[in-house]
Amino acid sequence: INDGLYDESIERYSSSTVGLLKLLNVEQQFADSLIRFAKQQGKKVPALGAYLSAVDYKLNSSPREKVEYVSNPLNALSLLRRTHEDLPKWHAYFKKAIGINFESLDKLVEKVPSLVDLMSAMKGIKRIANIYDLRIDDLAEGLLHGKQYNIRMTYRDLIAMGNLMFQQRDYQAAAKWYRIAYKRELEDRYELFNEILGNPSENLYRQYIKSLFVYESYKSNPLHSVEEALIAVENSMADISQEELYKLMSNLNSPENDVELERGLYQTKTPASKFEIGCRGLYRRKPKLVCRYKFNTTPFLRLAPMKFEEININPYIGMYHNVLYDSEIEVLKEQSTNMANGYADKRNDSEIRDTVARHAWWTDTSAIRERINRRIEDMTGFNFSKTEMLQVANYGVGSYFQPHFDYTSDGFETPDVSALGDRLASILFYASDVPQGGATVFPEIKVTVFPRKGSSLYWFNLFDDGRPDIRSQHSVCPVINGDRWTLTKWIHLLPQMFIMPCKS
Ligand SMILES: O=C(O)CCC(=O)C(=O)O
Ligand SMILES: [Fe+2]
Repeated sequence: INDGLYDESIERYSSSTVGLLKLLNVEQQFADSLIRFAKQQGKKVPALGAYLSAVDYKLNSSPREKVEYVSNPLNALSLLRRTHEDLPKWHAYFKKAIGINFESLDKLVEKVPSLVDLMSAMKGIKRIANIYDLRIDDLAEGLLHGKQYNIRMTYRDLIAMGNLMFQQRDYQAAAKWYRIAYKRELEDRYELFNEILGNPSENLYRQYIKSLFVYESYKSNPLHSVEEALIAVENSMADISQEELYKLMSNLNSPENDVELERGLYQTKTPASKFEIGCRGLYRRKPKLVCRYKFNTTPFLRLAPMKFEEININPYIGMYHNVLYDSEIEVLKEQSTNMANGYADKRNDSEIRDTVARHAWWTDTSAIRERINRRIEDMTGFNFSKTEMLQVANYGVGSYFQPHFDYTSDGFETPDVSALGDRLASILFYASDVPQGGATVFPEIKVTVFPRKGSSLYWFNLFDDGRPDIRSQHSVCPVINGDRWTLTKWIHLLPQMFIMPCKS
């Protein structure tokens, strides 16, 4: 498919924290340029203070603080929306107000995220809400899966979420976002912002009422299609006056009506899937699993035994602890700057494919990479040829990986697989802790593993005789809050021929 939407060369900031940090940098450079200009000229740049307060501009924030900032999906969404929607408007405003050509600002505006990128982030938020069963009014207040963050979604962010849900024909979700936005507006009014950025309230009332009516009419008469309901509502609202609209709104917002509305909007629940239950960490614990030191796979382990934890017995899944060091992780990140966007495998042409994460093959030979390869041999006792590579991945806003198999009958082929046979086993190193979400889940066998920096998960995709084992199906839960890094090595079948003879 090559229609631009999937173009690898188009920046998708939302698909990784690496990308989000680039975007934060664009915004900060924009602010820095304005501040520098004001200093040079020794004059006041009008509305500069307002701009800085709108962008969470933090002078001299450390690299760690920046990662923490973009690791939170609400911040990331806000950053994407601000730079996509607002930054070009601020740019136009400052250009006019300052009255000169300002080349460095022009360059930065070219780097703002695409609509597709912003939509990916919004879908990521929706995914987080659905998979973890979060309430939208909690999200809006920065309460994520039981953890309260010092973040509040802004009026414009809330409206943008409502608009996307409306566009996606999820009128229930749209009404929830609009309802919160409407309440938020009652608290704050930014006259200056409205002047520069446009006033989104005008549309909000109409959209909120439409979403509510479509949802209600569809709920009370499920035989109607949503399209029919929308057409009916649009017709009945076509020539409603501004005054009537305000009256409707204040009516809806009366305390007793609002309570009723809230109940109606939040009452329906779809049962959780196996995958969702796993992501929420609700599978039952497996009995009789042990931890031990492993010192017999290779002679080296006799000198330096490794901490090993059983995760599942049949099929066998194990986890090694403290097998990737912080210094190695630093090198790994440094050498993975050219990461490509990965897409969820929905091949419906008309739909925008979700980005899942960014990944790169770690091809540069370096002492560290070889050391990790040797460690994998020590851990597993398997044989590697030189051509096999390591894959690095970094996740973004609500990034996830749908349930899939690592063996090739799942519909892909890599050069390694043609040369070396199918992927017998997978070894996954967690190169970061993930404070919330981002578990690896095996839905068929009800196993959830939460990432732990420096640990490595190890499982088989095939039976001893090379047949695929469907119990190896696995997925990555959406990251709620965090900067998820992994390193994966696939162990191919053919080189193991003499190490793992078939049981007859
Ligand atoms: O990162 C994970 O938890 C699993 C990644 C994965 O399944 C894959 O890359 O094939
Ligand atoms: Fe996988």
